[in-house]
Amino acid sequence: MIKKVPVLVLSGFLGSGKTTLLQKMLNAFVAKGMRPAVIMNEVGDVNLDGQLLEERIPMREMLSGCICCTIRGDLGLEIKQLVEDWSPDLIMIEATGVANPMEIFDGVTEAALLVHIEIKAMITVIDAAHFMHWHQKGTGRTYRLMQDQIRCASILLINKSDLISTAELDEMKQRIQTINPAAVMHSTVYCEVDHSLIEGVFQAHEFVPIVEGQHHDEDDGYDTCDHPHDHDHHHHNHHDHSDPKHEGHHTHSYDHVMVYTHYFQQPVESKRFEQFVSQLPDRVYRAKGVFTSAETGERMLFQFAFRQLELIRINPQGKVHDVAVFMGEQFSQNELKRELEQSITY
Ligand SMILES: Nc1nc2c(ncn2[C@@H]2O[C@H](COP(=O)(O)OP(=O)(O)OP(=O)(O)O)[C@@H](O)[C@H]2O)c(=O)[nH]1
Repeated sequence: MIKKVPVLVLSGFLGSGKTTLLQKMLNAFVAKGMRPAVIMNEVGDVNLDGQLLEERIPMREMLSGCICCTIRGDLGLEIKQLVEDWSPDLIMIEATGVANPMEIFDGVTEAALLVHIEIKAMITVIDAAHFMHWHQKGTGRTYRLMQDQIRCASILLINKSDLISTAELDEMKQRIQTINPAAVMHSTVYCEVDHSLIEGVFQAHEFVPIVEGQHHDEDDGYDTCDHPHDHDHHHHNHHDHSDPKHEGHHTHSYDHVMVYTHYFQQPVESKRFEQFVSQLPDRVYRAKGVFTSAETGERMLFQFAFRQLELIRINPQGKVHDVAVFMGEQFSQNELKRELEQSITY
């Protein structure tokens, strides 16, 4: 019998901690003598997260689109290439933060027609503070997408639990359990997971999402684990690779999320940049980038996720531009560009 390569899918909203988890899991696999490979998908046209991975890990990037929709057809070929070139023991796919999880699942099952793979787990990472913010509002497409990402998971990490109170964490656990009672749930800080979780993944059967319940919140046409404005619910079966309902699907589950990419023309004063970031509108959920510090000449990687900024000194692998990517909902790209230029140019 031909051995299938196990695939783990990392899902979760923008900035929740997917790359943090990816790094930790890769280290754990390598320490066990395994050969993992990675597919990283970004909605923007730059992959900065790849800078955080060790060079020896085989990685293919899929940029400027989402594997759940616009570039879904390429996923099979990318996986096939990885398997042929590297014969990995497992493949980890980091989805974009705005990917519709059920569509990713479909994308991977389509890829299984080309290459022998099986999904072992869909791990959704939740930014506890960001989820609480939307949970308290109780509405919005971002909240619905977060719920869908929770609903379709086999393993749930309530990450960034350092940023919420114990009472909030308890409330969150209850809420999440009602959304997805079947998943295994862990609360984490910097995605620090028990090794049993990693081992358990390989003992698991092939993963098939169970999506029985639909969300009961007031709706704006966004359906459970499906794309906006499609009210045709479907139950998935991984053996049915040719569900006619899926033919020609071009879903845009992230079409409410905007991406603005800014190329820096000159070094940036870190302090002024920090101030600029602290004043970003609430609708900018996520920003990341690389710039050259005007003070020290060093290259800095910055990460901004739901109001928190992190700056890390880096030594880029290969040629990396000074660039920043901003993601969010309904913000003015022109205004952002103008403010960015005004606040960091001197
Ligand atoms: N305070 C806190 N910060 C965290 C935690 N986990 C991750 N972070 C930070 O959150 C930011 C985003 O983390 P990533 O792992 O890049 O998130 P991501 O889901 O890969 O982001 P995208 O791929 O852009 O959607 C980084 O600055 C992390 O260091 C945590 O448990 N607590």
